Amino acid sequence: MSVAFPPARARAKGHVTQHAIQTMLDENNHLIQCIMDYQSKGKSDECTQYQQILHRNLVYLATIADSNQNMQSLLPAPPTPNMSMGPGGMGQSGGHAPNHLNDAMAPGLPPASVMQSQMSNASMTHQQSAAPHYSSAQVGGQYYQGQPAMMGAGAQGNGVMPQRPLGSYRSAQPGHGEYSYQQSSYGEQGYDGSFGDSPQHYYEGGNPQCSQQQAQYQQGSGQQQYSSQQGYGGTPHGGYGAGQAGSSQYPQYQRGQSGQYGSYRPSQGGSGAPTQRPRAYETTRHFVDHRRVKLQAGSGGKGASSFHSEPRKEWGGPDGGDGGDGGSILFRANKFVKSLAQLLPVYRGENGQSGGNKNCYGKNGVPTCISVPLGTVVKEHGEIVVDLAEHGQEYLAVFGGAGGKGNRFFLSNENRAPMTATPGAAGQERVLQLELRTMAHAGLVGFPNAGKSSLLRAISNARPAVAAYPFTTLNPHVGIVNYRDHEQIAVADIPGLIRGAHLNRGLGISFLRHIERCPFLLYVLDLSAPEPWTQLEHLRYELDQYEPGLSQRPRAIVANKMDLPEAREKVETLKSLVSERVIPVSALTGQNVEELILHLRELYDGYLCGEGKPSRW
Ligand SMILES: Nc1nc2c(ncn2[C@@H]2O[C@H](COP(=O)(O)OP(=O)(O)OP(=O)(O)O)[C@@H](O)[C@H]2O)c(=O)[nH]1
Ligand SMILES: [Mg+2]
Repeated sequence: MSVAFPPARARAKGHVTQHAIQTMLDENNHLIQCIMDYQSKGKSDECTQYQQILHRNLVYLATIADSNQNMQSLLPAPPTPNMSMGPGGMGQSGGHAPNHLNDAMAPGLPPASVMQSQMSNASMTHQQSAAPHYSSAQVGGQYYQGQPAMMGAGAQGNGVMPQRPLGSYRSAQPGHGEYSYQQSSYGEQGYDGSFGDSPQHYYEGGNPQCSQQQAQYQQGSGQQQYSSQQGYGGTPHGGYGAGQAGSSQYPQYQRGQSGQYGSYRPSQGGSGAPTQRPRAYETTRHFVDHRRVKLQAGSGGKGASSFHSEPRKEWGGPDGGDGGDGGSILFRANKFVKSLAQLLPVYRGENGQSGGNKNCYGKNGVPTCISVPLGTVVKEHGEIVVDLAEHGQEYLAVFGGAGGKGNRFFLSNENRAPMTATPGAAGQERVLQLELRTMAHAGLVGFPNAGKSSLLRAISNARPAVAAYPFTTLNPHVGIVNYRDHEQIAVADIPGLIRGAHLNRGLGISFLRHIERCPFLLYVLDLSAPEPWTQLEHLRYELDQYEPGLSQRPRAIVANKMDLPEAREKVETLKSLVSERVIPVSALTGQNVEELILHLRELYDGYLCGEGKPSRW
């Protein structure tokens, strides 16, 4: 089968053209056929990989459709009846393509229908094989649960993808191209747990599940209460999409590593289309902040049973050596590792070698060292076992089995010719949960669209995505505020919270673990919202639901969007209603940001003096 991809450059950020969309539609068709093909051959691994690629493409297409009011003009011309299905030449000859796939490619259908059909196909192919491929049926179920809803919305009406009622897609964010799944958006991050470098932030947009949630949230705009500048409009129990279980939404992406798509290579020459591998796929990485790993330490090698033998020495005695010890497995905190994405679900330690004759001892298994980011908490059965918060800190999780004894060991005065040799002991086995808790000094907490990311951009060198729609930020970002005396304060921007987040509305509160270690909080309020102080109440409530007392950490209230006239009217009311310090700023214009930076330093100095230090830092 021949699969052709556009050159990497053509898919880079920039203009969304008809050609780009058509190319992606073609590519999706190829992917669907590949998936069908591999399903029929029972190659589940390849299926999973292709499904992930397809899923990303679909999320991307949905996002473009969603953000372009003028979608019809972007869509490619309807295919003619004789249209070939793309450079791979699958078209009607695709023997494995099912009927619905052919429907999707049916001549005469507008391309929007093709997009939607692809989505339906993808949804189906995802669902077909989700359970066997992912680590638990529950995880698979959760992940795919929302898919048909999203796709269903796309299939309504006149065949155009659902429109987000907001402006153009991330237009205010030149650093993040429209191809949010591409290398530019997933690039390595500079967050350093020691806060040594200034431009530090986690990477953006890498979580397809969150993207799915976002799309799910944003579709069905009829019930939505968000608008571009209003922030949260206050419907607590409707329109936020089905809640997703925060704690287990990532494991299915453990394959998001470079080089995983090795088999996604054209196997035949095909129609002479370009055959290079899509680089964007190879370099994709996801932000993963929790993982479940099974560790099996190496077994000890068995002892040997042998007797010395040489000419003219008839009774040389036993000379069987001991087996080597099995390799242990340990975790080591490494400040250069940024997420748990590179962790495997299962680790097996190296076995010790067996002993040999002539008193040769077996070699010990080499210990396996797993590098994890700073701030990784290791848990077993929900209990915290260790908190790896310092660079180089190690935790020996499982011990390798002891090597067996050779028969030389059993030599005694009573038994001059022991035949006994023992096998090595089995290595220890454990299942551990790893959780990453971002380490920052201050946490930005606010409703979606409150301007948290804009604020982080204004006070630090971090460059999280900013856009006029809710849940732009899907992963935590950390930025560093530098002071003249070289002091550095780390500020974490976490995804927006909404009312009911503790019930998993919106993106849930799973991201709150990232501010658990923050000694102080900055509540960011959108003062252009009708009643910004209610946002504050809701935020406090959600924080306390996550961890009682969390909302009471040393804090300040950042009244954002002060450049808007409606905001200026409300700031005095806000000040009269709350006891905390209110800092009016405009992240957009930079107005009064200095006061915020100075107050941040005051909070930090107070923290250094020991005030309000969280229990776990
Ligand atoms: N007028 C005005 N607009 C702002 C200001 N700060 C942010 N915005 C706009 O508000 C919108 C949302 O900003 P973001 O920084 O993405 O908001 P966020 O809180 O990070 O949103 P999520 O990531 O979705 O939680 C964008 O369109 C910004 O341009 C401000 O001070 N004044
Ligand atoms: Mg944001």
